[in-house]
Parts: sequence; structure tokens; C-alpha cells
Amino acid sequence: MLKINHLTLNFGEKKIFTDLSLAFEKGQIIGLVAPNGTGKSTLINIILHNLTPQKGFVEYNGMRYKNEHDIVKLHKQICAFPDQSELFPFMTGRDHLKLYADLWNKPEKSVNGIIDELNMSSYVDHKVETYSLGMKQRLCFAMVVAADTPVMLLDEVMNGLDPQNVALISKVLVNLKEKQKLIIMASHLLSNLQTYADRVLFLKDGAINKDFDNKKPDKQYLKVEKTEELMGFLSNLKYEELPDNLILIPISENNQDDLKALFLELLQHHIQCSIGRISIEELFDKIYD
Ligand SMILES: Nc1ncnc2c1ncn2[C@@H]1O[C@H](COP(=O)(O)OP(=O)(O)OP(=O)(O)O)[C@@H](O)[C@H]1O
Repeated sequence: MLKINHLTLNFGEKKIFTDLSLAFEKGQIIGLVAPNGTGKSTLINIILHNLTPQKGFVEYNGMRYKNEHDIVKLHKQICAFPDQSELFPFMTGRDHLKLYADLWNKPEKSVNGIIDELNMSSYVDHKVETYSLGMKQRLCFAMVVAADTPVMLLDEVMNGLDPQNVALISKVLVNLKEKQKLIIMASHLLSNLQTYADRVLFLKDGAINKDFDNKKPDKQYLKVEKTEELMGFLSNLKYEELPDNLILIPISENNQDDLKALFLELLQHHIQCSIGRISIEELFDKIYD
């Protein structure tokens, strides 16, 4: 569906992405995770064609940003979460929603359903200049919902929201995913990604350091410290390696006899291990420590 092919982008001497390739499928929530200043917004801006990489290209269903015609066609398919500074203070929230529905050729009446779904009816007919931070944030999200594009790019959508509104937006995100939208969200709210993201990408040093499959957030792993001795016992097993020498062996994805054999080796060689799930927060700490 959406692909990023061999992307390289530098700001002067500063390397942001080096030969980065990624493919995304519809009907998924993708979490984009990294410490401040790593490149999450830059990646979103490249997908939107606000930034042109030095090398590589973005592709959506075979279309690429080649000329004005392609740019318009692609922008019909991709909508980004607007920045609050892009809102017009003297317009109402409803005006903004109608504007986005209109720009993306969506029926104006869809706006009423979005207002109800996002619990905005008490303020949506007031001017934006009277809104709190969280009310504006909900409006910006509602504008993306009104555009109703197959790809939705959400940079820090949960910023400034109270827990009830985080839960509300998360519920709408799940509905959008069920309608086969591709949702890419850069976020620092790791517990929220843990619950809702299907896949979490950890950006580091110009590349994806970890592409974590989070479809089964309760998946159990056997966790063992990486040593030369241990690696000798893993030949038949599926495992993942984390940057700080931790080996994760997914229990449900391995043959039970192979796991039993590994347990015996661990016992005989006095190698310590533990069993449990791995959280996005734990991965974050390990990758960026
Ligand atoms: N237009 C620009 N010119 C020069 N450097 C830039 C530009 N835009 C971003 N950068 C730099 O690129 C790096 C990545 O920035 P980016 O905004 O993508 O980070 P981020 O991961 O989204 O951070 P945050 O979590 O703070 O939003 C930063 O070091 C930033 O200073």
C-alpha cells in the first residue's frame, strides 16, 4: 500500500535517514517511536512531500510524487493531523470540519456523526479562539477523520489530552483501523501504543532499530542474556535480539519440544532466564539507554 524506498535525508551535515525502506499495509495502526529530535516528524513530512529526500521516494499504490498532478492525486489519499497553529481563530470547529470534508470531497453530513463520536457538540459551534488546548487537539483529530483518507498521519495526536480524551480518540482510531485505514502515529505515549498499535517502529541513527510486531501485546517470551554459549542452543528456535544483549524467544511461535530441550540446556549450564511479556516501554529503555 504505502512504501518508503531507500530514503536518505540529511539536514546539512546532520544525517536523519540513511537508505531507509519500509512498507505499510492498510488496516493497521503503526506507532512511530524515538526520543525528541530523532526524525519522526521528518518522516511524516517526507510522506506528505513537505520535504524532499536527497535519495529515495515514497510510493502509494504504485503512485509517486513526480509532478503536480501526482501530488494532488496522492494528497487525496493521505491526510496529516494539522498543527493547532493552522486553525483559524475566528472560524468555528464545525466550519473547519466542513472545510476538510469539502477539500477531500466527502459528504458534509458526515461531519455531524464525527461531532457526536468525538463528543464535540457542546463547543463545535463556538469560535476556535475560545477553545482550550485539548478542545483544539480534538478538533484537529476530527478534521483528519472528516477528510476520511485511506492514510492518516498523526504526529503527537494525544498531546495535551486528558485520559478520557485519550481513550475517546483511541476508540475512534480502532474504528478507523477496522475501516481499513492505515494510521501512522508518532507518539511518546508508549502505554497507549502498547494497547492500540499493531506495529511499533523504533527509529535510531537514521534507521529502524526495531520493527516490533505488537498484534499480540500479551505474547510471552523466554528472556535470556545473549552469550556465545546460549547462541549455540538456539539453532532450531525463532528468536529476536535486542540491542542490550537480550534474547527474546517467543513461546507460542516455537516448537514445544525445542523449547523443552532449550530449558534443559539452560538448567544444565546454570543460565538464568525469565518468562514474561515485553512492553513498549521496556523496549524503549533498552533501545535508547
Ligand atoms: N527544516 C529543518 N532544518 C534543519 N534541521 C531540521 C529541520 N527539521 C528538523 N530538523 C532536525 O532534524 C532532527 C529531527 O527532527 P524531527 O522534528 O523529525 O524530530 P522528532 O523525532 O519528530 O522529534 P520530537 O519528538 O521532538 O517531535 C532534529 O535534530 C531537528 O533539529
